[in-house]
Amino acid sequence: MNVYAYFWRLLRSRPVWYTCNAMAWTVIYLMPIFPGLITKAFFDSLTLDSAAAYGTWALVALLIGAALARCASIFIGFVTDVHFRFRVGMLVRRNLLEHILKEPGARAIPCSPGEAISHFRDDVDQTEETVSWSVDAFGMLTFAAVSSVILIGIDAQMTLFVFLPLVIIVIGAQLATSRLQKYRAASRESTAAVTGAISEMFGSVQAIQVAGAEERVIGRFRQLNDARRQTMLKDKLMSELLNSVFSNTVNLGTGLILLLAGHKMRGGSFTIGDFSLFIYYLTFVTQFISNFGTFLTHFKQMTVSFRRLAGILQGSPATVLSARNPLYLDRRERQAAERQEHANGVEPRGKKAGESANGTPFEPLKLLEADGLTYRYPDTGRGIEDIRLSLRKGSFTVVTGPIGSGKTTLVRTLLGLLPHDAGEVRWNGRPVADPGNFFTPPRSAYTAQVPRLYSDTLKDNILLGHDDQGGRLERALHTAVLDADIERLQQGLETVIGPRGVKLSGGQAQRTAASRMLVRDSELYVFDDLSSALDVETERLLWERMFRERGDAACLVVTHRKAVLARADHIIVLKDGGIEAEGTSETLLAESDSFRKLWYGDES
Ligand SMILES: Nc1ncnc2c1ncn2[C@@H]1O[C@H](COP(=O)(O)OP(=O)(O)OP(=O)(O)O)[C@@H](O)[C@H]1O
Repeated sequence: MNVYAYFWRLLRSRPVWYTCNAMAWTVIYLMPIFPGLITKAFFDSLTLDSAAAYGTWALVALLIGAALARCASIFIGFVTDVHFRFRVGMLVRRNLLEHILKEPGARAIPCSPGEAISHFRDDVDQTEETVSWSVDAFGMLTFAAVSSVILIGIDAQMTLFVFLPLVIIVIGAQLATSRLQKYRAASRESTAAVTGAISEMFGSVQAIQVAGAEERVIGRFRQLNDARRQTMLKDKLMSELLNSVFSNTVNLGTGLILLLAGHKMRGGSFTIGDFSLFIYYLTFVTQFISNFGTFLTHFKQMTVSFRRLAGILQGSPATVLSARNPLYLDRRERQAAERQEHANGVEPRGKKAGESANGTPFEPLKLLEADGLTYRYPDTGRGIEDIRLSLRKGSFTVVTGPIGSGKTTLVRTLLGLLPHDAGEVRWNGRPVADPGNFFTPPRSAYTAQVPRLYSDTLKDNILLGHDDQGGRLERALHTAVLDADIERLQQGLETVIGPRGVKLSGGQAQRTAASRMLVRDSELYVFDDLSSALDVETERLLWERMFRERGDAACLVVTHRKAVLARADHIIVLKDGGIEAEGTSETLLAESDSFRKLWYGDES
């Protein structure tokens, strides 16, 4: 899809609002036609023997009436514009966010969070702005068409001088296009780099302090800002240069009209009324010309924004951005949609345990299998290759192996957080088509190696909107051995844990993430290196309680801790992305060198 198709699809995304908006602004732009004609008639009545003679007060009343009508129509125009433009902006943001949330975890965005924020903010704003200006362009063209018919009827040569600047502007804007696009792309890129650096600095304050790298970080930030200043300056300069060319061309046109009008009026072929009409319309034609130039500039800038937004889609078609989706701007719309979904037999997301989010029936786990599972990171070519595993209901399986052997990649690929390049995952013998959507509670719950916590209360971090029914939260806290820690916190579960949970220790953060997982009933629990920040006693308690509480759920655990390895029904030893050995701890101790190293390494 190219930028014209993108633009066209957005205009058609909300056709009623767009039509109302275009009509309102066409009326607004057409309105000055009438005061112009009234003024012309008035001056002609003074100088010629005209039938349409107005008194001064009648003229004033007519002009005030026209101004009030224009004010009222501008008010209506702003209402329709606000409704249309913000719907378009929201639609693009909504579609982009939906796409990101559907992408497998590790591929969600191809840039830093700061850059993504800049895409969501600046690039969508640019789209919104251009779409909104398109109604002005339409209204202004209508005004130009009507006024040129009137003016040509009076004097074709003079009309040419009024509209000549328009031709120059369109040509000028076209010629400046590629340069303007280049400058705009550079300024957007440098802004994104600065935003990205800010978010990285905020995210790693402690690491910067520990490394004593404040000076260097600030130096780098200064460099990025300097680069931004330069690119922004070029961008602004180019835009202003174009604007000044546009308005000075208009001044040139005005001068030409004055010269020509004087000459023609002396010859008697041009009346004072005609002159007043030309001058009156000229103001609006001037506005039209510079606004039209602004619209063209916005359109060129939107081309850059469109490319950047399409980049976030990582190969998915750009039509995703402009797909016509509901926005649910008020509660009634949302409720009506839910009623409709219900009538169609689709349960709202996460409503019932035992039913999947997409309405497919839930089936308790008997056997989970992976066959030939392969994923390689595109940039490093590292990952996992041809993994085969099976997890039975109630089993406890451990994945272990040296650093970088592919343990995390394996669990993430199995759960659909990374898109597998080859292989198949089967749940009770049936292939799982979309693991990313399939492996969610009540089927499976997952704790990542680095827990994602939010600046909210401990309780909300654990529940994440889930109901705390029947002491579920209390049980999860107990199993995760977090209950004693909470008693020591002054505000207990209501303690706000700071951005990314900075107010918690590493072990507390891990156990908070584990509680979040355990508060949801699941058939399969997946832990990635849960106990790396736990002391021996806490870890022992955690696994003991986990074994007691998990019921029939299967567990898949990434670890190299002996206490966990010793309890496993089955151990998979990974090396360089492949399975090097597997079995129980006894068989592996007897047969696998790598396993012995991991086992005794842990002891040493
Ligand atoms: N996002 C990524 N992009 C590119 N390569 C990656 C990425 N993440 C991991 N890798 C590479 O893939 C390989 C497997 O990484 P993975 O994180 O799965 O190992 P691991 O066994 O879990 O390591 P650890 O014990 O340190 O957690 C490593 O060689 C790593 O460098």
